[in-house]
Amino acid sequence: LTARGVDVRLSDLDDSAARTAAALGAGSAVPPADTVDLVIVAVPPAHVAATLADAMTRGLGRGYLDVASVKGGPRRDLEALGCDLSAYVGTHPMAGRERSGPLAATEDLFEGRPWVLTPTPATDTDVLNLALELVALCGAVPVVMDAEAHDRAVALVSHTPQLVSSMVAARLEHAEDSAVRLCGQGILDVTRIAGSEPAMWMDILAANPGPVADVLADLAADLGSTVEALRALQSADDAKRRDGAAAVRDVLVRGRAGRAKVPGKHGAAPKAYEVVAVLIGDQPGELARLFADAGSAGVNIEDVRIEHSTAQQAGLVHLFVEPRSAPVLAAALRDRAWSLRP
Ligand SMILES: NC(=O)C1=CN([C@@H]2O[C@H](COP(=O)(O)OP(=O)(O)OC[C@H]3O[C@@H](n4cnc5c(N)ncnc54)[C@H](O)[C@@H]3O)[C@@H](O)[C@H]2O)C=CC1
Ligand SMILES: O=C(O)C(=O)Cc1ccc(O)cc1
Repeated sequence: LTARGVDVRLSDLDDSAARTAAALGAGSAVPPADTVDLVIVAVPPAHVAATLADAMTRGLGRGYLDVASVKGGPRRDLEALGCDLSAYVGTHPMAGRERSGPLAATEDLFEGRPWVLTPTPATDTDVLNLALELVALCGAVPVVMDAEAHDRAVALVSHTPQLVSSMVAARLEHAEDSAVRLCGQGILDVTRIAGSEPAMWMDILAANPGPVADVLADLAADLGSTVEALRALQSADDAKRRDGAAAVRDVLVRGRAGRAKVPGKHGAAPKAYEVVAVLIGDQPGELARLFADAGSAGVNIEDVRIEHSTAQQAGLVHLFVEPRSAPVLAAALRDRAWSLRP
């Protein structure tokens, strides 16, 4: 926001957090002299309503919003506190990091990400417009939703996946080193968010327990039937083995269908790209050279993924390109002596 010329004033229960954010260029820790346009509350969900109510009582702003990961609870708490909801709009930027605190902040965090707004008929149009201006200034994409629908949606796409990632990663805690050494891209993908801060996620889960429990119960049913199906695969009875195989395949097929619904680049429908895999040395400038060679071949890299080898100083770079560009890119890279992998 400061980079876009907005005068930002920072305040935090922990003074050092506000000062650190100010030192990083996020704004000034000096309180504003006058009423501000918009008060943005970014505190743990359980403290959102009290913090907003306090700011409203002090008349700090023309409009008020919060960015909490859960929307129903804070709204109900505000109502219970008797606050005037016309100057408030609930919001939730769908972007985050595994780490929190000002040092984990990045200026482009919200770029291109959905930012949910949960106005009600009571919300002032001026306040909604201020919120929309904020979303635009952050380069995010506004999505208007009902608060309860939002909470069910994030239970499905964010909160339950966090728990499942943690549960898969928890299996590794006491695993033998010889097993852990075999970790590849699959487990890296599934457990990346398990590295998140437990305190932040406890705050979020405690604010959305019902919808998360509902999704987890469906998942538990799939888990239960898959365990049974795998046991059946060990049976001496042919029919049982067949049923077991059908049930395991069913979960894999349904998973593939669900995965195909995950939006692709820029939120567009997922697209089938072809992959050109290139082995590169772990040294400065290799990636830049590879991208430049793809550029000179006139090929647009749609997406990129790097698999780091645990055994050698090398990385396998997967370049995702339009199917018709794949042979062009492969030929151009071979010409320039890159080592391509099937
Ligand atoms: N980190 C993430 O990935 C995302 C977080 N959110 C939401 O943003 C909000 C903030 O989360 P983070 O920035 O990650 O947490 P954080 O822990 O980095 O920051 C929260 C800050 O709030 C301060 N604080 C706590 N109680 C306060 C109070 N009563 N008054 C004033 N300050 C208070 C803390 O000192 C801390 O500096 C939460 O509601 C979270 O659900 C939303 C989207 C993504
Ligand atoms: O879950 C995700 O998709 C993330 O990228 C991380 C995240 C965590 C908390 C939020 O409120 C929003 C996003």
